[in-house]
Amino acid sequence: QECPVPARGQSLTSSLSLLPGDDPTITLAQARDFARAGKFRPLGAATPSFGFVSGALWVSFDLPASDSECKSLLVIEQSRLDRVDVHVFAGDVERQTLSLGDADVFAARALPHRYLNASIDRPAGRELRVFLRVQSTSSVQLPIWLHTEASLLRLTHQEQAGQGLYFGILLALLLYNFAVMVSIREASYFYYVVYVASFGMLMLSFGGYGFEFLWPRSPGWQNAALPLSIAAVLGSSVAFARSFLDLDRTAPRVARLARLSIPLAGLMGLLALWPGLLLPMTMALNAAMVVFSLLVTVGAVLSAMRGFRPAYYFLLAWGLLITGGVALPLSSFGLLPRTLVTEYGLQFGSAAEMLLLSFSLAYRITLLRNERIRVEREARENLEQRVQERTQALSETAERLSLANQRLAETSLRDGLTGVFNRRYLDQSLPLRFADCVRRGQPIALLMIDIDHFKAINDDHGHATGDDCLREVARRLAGLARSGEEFVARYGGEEFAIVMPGADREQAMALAERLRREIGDKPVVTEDTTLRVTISLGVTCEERPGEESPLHLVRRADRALYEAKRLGRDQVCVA
Ligand SMILES: Nc1nc2c(ncn2[C@@H]2O[C@H](COP(=O)(O)OP(=O)(O)OP(=O)(O)O)[C@@H](O)[C@H]2O)c(=O)[nH]1
Repeated sequence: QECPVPARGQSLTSSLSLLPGDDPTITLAQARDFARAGKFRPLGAATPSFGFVSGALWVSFDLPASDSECKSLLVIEQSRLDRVDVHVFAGDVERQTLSLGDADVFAARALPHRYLNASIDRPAGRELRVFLRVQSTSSVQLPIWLHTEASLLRLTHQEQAGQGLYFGILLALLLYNFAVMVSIREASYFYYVVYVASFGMLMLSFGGYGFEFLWPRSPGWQNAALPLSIAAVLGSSVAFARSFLDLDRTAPRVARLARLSIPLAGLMGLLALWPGLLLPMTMALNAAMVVFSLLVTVGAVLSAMRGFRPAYYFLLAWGLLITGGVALPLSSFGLLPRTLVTEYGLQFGSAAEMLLLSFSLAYRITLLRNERIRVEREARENLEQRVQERTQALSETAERLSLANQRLAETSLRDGLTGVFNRRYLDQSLPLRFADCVRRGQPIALLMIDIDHFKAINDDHGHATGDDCLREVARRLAGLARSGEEFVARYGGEEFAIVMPGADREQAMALAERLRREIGDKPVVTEDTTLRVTISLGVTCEERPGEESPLHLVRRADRALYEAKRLGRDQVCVA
């Protein structure tokens, strides 16, 4: 028969007393002596929380006498204590010795429940004294209650449904994102999937559901699962943050730390499996959780400050998780009201976080894809523009080049001193013009011009003045001989030639005479002096070209020029 309790059970918290210190060598007999000597101290009303305990705690409480013989279910509303030895005394007689804790297989519990529990026989009319010796590698809390089977199940059946929902959400997110991961093979998805899986494992192991439903026969795994899953959560969350937030680009220093912390987390997880290192490594992993959270937060803030949009969502999700994570501690310190949301803050926070991260992953992929499309388009446009620019530049260069060539060709055909055509041009052009005239049946005339007594000018006034004189004469010749296809060339020294395609003898004579006067009538003004210069001209014309060669033409004109010189210069002779 079960001893009656209130509908939601009866808390023993206020009647607990504790032997100060955690000396693991204290025996039951010694503990009882300490109790008789009044060394146990009452714990007060709040749920006793001891953090990590390296030795063993001794706790004691009294059970009042019951009216009739009955059984009470002693429940520690905790699932993660390694070993709790329970000694029940009636006076000096030890009536019952029990052992609870997840160092034993799950089936050893009186009631198959994730909370540690054992059944205590209570004789009628006798007060009982209970001593508990508590040892654990995880942090110790002792919310001790008396329950009946019904009250315990009533207390937790709603919670079970809530937890079922929670793990259902995690499983759905896990499977969905696993499928996406397989199809798009993006690193972020992989880390996310590992993160969700290890977070789920952490919650299963921490809440005792894993031990209750998944590995009831493996107390060893129940012990190892917690540090291992914490290590996996740490490693995968940092790896996820690094990949999702593109930390290598947005916050390179944080990325460097992140790269270091992943193997570090793994190492701590593995070391926890080493006999005797479970407790220190679990403590180290708990501390690492704070440090890693800070690291990820700093990375996310830096990434957001760099304008990386997915970082905002990440920060929001991360904030939800952290808020959820601190809600329970804050509410146990009375800083937040104790409600369903604060009680299960970590569950609410982490489910919201993972849901939001799952959306963010999709959003991020879209964002990155759009970015890639934009970059590709810009690159294409850029390329097209560059090709256009290059083509334009190329055609400009080609134009410049051909202009330069033209100028070069022209320069090579011009006389450097006077600027009129040179002898080479004359030698090339005269046969062509001659042939043109032959073809058209037109006459062609040639004038040979020589400055009179030029040597004397050089001798009297110097070569510079001679050059000035040559330039001036050439300028005047070119000024008059410019109709049609006429051109002036310097034949050599102080001698010039004028080719007149299409001109007959009269026209040639007329031009020759005009030129003679143009030079002889106007003095040539140089920098140093003013000179009177005259020229002699030999004119020849082929009325029906074809019968003679252009060379002949030159010779005849030369002869005429010679004749003009002979007859006294400053005159025109025709041949
Ligand atoms: N300053 C200068 N003198 C030149 C140039 N080319 C040739 N001469 C000079 O021109 C002179 C030609 O003299 P000559 O051939 O004796 O003929 P000239 O003195 O003009 O006498 P005639 O032709 O018989 O009237 C020479 O003294 C050459 O040195 C030139 O480019 N510049």
